[in-house]
Amino acid sequence: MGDKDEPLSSSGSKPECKDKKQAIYPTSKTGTRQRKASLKRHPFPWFGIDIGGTLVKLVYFEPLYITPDEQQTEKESLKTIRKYLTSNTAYGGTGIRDAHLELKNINLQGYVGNIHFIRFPTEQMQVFINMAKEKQFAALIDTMHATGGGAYKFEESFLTDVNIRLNKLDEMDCLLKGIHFVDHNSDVNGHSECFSIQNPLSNDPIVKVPFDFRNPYPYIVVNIGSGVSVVLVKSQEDYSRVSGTSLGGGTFLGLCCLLTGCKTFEEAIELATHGESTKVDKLVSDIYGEGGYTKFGLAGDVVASSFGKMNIEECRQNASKEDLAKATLVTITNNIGGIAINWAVKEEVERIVFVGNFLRVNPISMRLLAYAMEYWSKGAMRALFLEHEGYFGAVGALLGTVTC
Ligand SMILES: Nc1ncnc2c1ncn2[C@@H]1O[C@H](COP(=O)(O)OP(=O)(O)OP(=O)(O)O)[C@@H](O)[C@H]1O
Ligand SMILES: CC(C)(CO)[C@@H](O)C(=O)NCCC(=O)O
Repeated sequence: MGDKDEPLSSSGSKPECKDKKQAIYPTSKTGTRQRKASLKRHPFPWFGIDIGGTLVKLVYFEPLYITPDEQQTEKESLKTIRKYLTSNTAYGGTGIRDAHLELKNINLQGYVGNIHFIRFPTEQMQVFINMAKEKQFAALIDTMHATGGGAYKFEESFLTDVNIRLNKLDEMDCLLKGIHFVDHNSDVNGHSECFSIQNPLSNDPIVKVPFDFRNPYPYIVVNIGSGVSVVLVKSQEDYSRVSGTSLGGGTFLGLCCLLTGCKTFEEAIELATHGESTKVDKLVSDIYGEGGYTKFGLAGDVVASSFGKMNIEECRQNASKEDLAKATLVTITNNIGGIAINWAVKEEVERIVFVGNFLRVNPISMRLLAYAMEYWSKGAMRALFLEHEGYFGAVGALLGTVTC
């Protein structure tokens, strides 16, 4: 810390902005980006924060080039924050920067920069507030744009402890704005944000098929966080939260902790990876015999009753932690898939986008959802996924910051 920061543009040259449509400011011969003198920007640092029921998501825009004037007036504390956030991938005991998700050379309000993606558990929120107070964030910004339930819950603490006002933004608004912004801008980084999964039940590593999401309407977005929200999106302005379920990512993790003694999401997923849910669930074939219930299209390998074998002592003895974790994952995922498909059928929508941190490091659920959408719609519907899984709300809040 306290290091001598180099000018933001190391070579003095302008980082290339590949998004020609958004390149607003011309570049002079000296490489200085010229902005309209009249333009007032929100003071750096630019953050967006999504304070969810389980995880806080923080996105940070790191400007790659600022004018010499801006460099001169830039406060030391701002440089320190930038350096701290961009040169580490772990913060304190629990903060993580998902470096693989970083978006480079993004044009935001005429500034070219990198967007960084950071998360930490919501139970650490008070630690974050204490740090913001200690580092005197309020000397840099007086307002922070925040979304998620925690924007309401922690509003008072932010104001009294940190002296920063939280500008509260609706979580569904932010989610949708974030999705479209990231989808549009990820092309700049040379990959497709949106993808479907080929042969979901294959044992080979997941094959992602890029999906062009530029004209996606209407679509359904299923946000699998602690709980689950189902949002029908008819156009950029016209959307509604049509359904939800409390059986979500928080339920999976909570039940896994109870049933297996695991302590983290990563551990729960690792256990599930090595388990067999059929030792825990009662299948249609356990009830009907191998043929299944053909009259209504229920094949023998369909789950008839999740955890339905666990009333039998012998089955309980035979079920390992891994089997219990897998059954929990399958139960929660299939229930969400069922709700999603019912809404897609009801609203005659073909595209169902699954997001939220439940899908982090969780190919099992992605495959199950992809297969379920295909199977139950007889190929008419498609499950879509987005690389930035749980960060869209925070990106939406960042956009609120820069456009206010
Ligand atoms: N490192 C992690 N720690 C805890 N949960 C994780 C982690 N990684 C993934 N998850 C999963 O992601 C879920 C939280 O997802 P997400 O961050 O999208 O929701 P949230 O914003 O906290 O919740 P909500 O939107 O319901 O308020 C957890 O319930 C868990 O299933
Ligand atoms: C309460 C929210 C919206 C908070 O993000 C989320 O956790 C959720 O959608 N829960 C499900 C609530 C329900 O519809 O039963």
